[in-house]
Amino acid sequence: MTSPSGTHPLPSYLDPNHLGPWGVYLQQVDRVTPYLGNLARWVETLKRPKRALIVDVPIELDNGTIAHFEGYRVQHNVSRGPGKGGVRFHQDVTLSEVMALSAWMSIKNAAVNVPYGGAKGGIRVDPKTLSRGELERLTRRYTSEIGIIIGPSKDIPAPDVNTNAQVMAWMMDTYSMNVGTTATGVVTGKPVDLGGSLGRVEATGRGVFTVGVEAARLTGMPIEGARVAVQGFGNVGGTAGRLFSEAGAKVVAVQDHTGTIHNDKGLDVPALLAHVQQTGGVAGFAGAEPMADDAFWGVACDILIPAALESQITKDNAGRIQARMVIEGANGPTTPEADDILHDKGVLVLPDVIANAGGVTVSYFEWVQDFSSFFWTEDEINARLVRIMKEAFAGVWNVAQENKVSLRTATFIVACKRILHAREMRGLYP
Ligand SMILES: NC(=O)C1=CN([C@@H]2O[C@H](COP(=O)(O)OP(=O)(O)OC[C@H]3O[C@@H](n4cnc5c(N)ncnc54)[C@H](O)[C@@H]3O)[C@@H](O)[C@H]2O)C=CC1
Ligand SMILES: O=C(O)CCC(=O)C(=O)O
Repeated sequence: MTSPSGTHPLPSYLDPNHLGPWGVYLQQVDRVTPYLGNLARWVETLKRPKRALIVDVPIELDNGTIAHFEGYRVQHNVSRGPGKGGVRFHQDVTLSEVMALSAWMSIKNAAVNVPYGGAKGGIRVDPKTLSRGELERLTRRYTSEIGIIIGPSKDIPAPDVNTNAQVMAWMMDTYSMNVGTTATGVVTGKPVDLGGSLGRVEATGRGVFTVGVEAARLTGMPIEGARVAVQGFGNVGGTAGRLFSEAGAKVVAVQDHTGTIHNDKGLDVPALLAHVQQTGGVAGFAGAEPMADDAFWGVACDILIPAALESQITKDNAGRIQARMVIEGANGPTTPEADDILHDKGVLVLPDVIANAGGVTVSYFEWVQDFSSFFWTEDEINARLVRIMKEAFAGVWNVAQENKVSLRTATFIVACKRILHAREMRGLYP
């Protein structure tokens, strides 16, 4: 594989045939390029990260030994504003994964038109093996290490898998101590008492629910009585499942890292959320039957919500999916091959880059509130979130209809044009 000029071999991680999330992202960009008109001459900008930092994160464990973890912060694109995107603590985090997640943030932020570029971070660690003290030391050391590239107007982290408001509070405090002033705007998703925003915890799930209801309305699917299956029952999946069940849908199957459960009559979602809170996962929930993990993909349902990790819907299970609609709460849950299989089966896929944009939208509200030190009510926040999600989704829906393309390609058309137009207007020379 060579560079576009044909002279320099591309590093393997920039090769579109590279397996994994970054390769998936590059294939998605290739699919949109024919729709970019003159802006296509800038498309290579999207195919490489602006900046990627790898950091060593050493901490002292409670038993006195020193452990080293690898951490990352990648800024994919900053043409439209500072980098923005979450931080993931997971044992499978790699540079290539964080690159893809940062690129999807660029697309998502442009799709809902918040004034940010795209960034993402992570540490390769299983945080469930750490004590609270070890987790705090890890977070603080990581924040100090990436402190050279983050900041309220440079790059603003937020929660992602296995990180939460407490982790954001430690990040804000560490950054603030290092710069000598309290800088609440350096991260979002903070506790409400520390400059966090009402509604941020639920925002991603609420966005998933909002676009799901819009798509159901446009396709004539009643939510009342709809059968819903959810993979991942954390921040995103748990909230989306609860909102669908409150709207009269039946959540019939849930899978997380502890197992898969099923109840044909519909799960008691508040009781399940309480069980997850107490035990750390869905396994062992009294109001359901356990089922084999792989059987989850063939469950009879109308709506499937992947809300865990990347590359879950693949060519191996896409053919078995019975849902009429897939709403991507997770980032990158569907591979391009699976996308094509779902399309051929007539399954409507609401892609991550619009469906899960509710979180970063309320992160944007949090950042604005922190700068102005004036805080909005939860009703105001939810109303603005729903308005932005509905407007962005309607725009993407129209582009899909006009160009006869999938909603994913339509979202990429809208977003890539915004990013590359900004790039073109800014010019290249320092
Ligand atoms: N937190 C946020 O605001 C946003 C999160 N997302 C995406 O949503 C997805 C979930 O994130 P959160 O809910 O925040 O994380 P979380 O840490 O709150 O929950 C993750 C869930 O995934 C499950 N899970 C992990 N490994 C699994 C496996 N191998 N099989 C089945 N389930 C598994 C966990 O058990 C847990 O229920 C991720 O892809 C994340 O990038 C997207 C936009 C915003
Ligand atoms: O709230 C944010 O800034 C980013 C959330 C995130 O990581 C995501 O949307 O994937």
